[in-house]
Amino acid sequence: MELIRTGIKDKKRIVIKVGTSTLTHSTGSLNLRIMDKLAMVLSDIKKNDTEIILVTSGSITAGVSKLGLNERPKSVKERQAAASVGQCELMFTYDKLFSQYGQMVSQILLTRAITDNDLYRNNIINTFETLLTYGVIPIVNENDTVAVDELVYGDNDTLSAVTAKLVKADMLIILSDIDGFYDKNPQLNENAKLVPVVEEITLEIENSAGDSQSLVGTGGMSTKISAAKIAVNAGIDMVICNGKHPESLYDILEGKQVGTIFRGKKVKSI
Ligand SMILES: Nc1ncnc2c1ncn2[C@@H]1O[C@H](COP(=O)(O)OP(=O)(O)O)[C@@H](O)[C@H]1O
Ligand SMILES: N[C@@H](CCC(=O)OP(=O)(O)O)C(=O)O
Repeated sequence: MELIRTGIKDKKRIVIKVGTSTLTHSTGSLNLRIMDKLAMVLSDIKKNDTEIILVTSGSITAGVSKLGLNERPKSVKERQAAASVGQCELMFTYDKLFSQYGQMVSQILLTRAITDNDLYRNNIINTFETLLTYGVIPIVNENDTVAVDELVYGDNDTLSAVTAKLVKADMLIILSDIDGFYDKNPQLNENAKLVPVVEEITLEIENSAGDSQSLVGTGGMSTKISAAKIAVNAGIDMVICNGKHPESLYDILEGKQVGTIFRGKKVKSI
């Protein structure tokens, strides 16, 4: 993989985003089998001289399940309360699973207010760099408990692209409940075809990206295309693939065709 960060040749740096529909059963409980496999694969890739940052969704759904609520909260305060409980459950589970593979993790909760502010943004970048130097896998989510209105990203696809840009990642990989981007929503159109490579994000592509069909997904494909625009404009390749098979991350890093790749624009190094 060609490093695009300026300066001396560093390790490869990958941001991986995993959505709620991948991390949870239809019951809302965390899918421990997938999380364990993800922890193993990411820990193993990390040991092969690659820096990893994980952006995770799932806190709201995990909180709803743990609180025994019978539906996703409608009010902001109830959603924030569920996120607060669920984030704790999510990080406890990640910490336990990654520890099995000798991998330390940390938590970084972001809001748009933080990443839009120069001072806070630089502070966050320094924290990421320090954690990566320590050999930690930072685990990022939106700070749903406090992020409201204009402070909120609202979807982790966008947050993961902003994170990849902040840390000058070489690649952003989005793990979802679908094999990639299709020319139309495959869950609504049986003749939809997977698009393996996107060299340019056209209006036609944006119009083909529809909403989520799952009860827990937030952004659908439209937020993934928005994320792809942020990533490719920063010179970062972005891949969308199915999170059911975390081991496909090995194939992606070996340059094999998996899911859909959105090619990063060549960014002139300064
Ligand atoms: N053109 C498209 N190609 C693939 N999936 C699409 C498309 N348009 C809409 N979708 C929907 O987007 C969903 C993935 O987004 P989402 O449900 O938010 O998952 P996640 O929780 O991983 O973010 C797919 O399951 C599919 O139903
Ligand atoms: N911050 C929210 C994630 C919102 C979100 O983007 O979810 P998803 O569409 O499943 O990636 C949570 O942890 O539930």
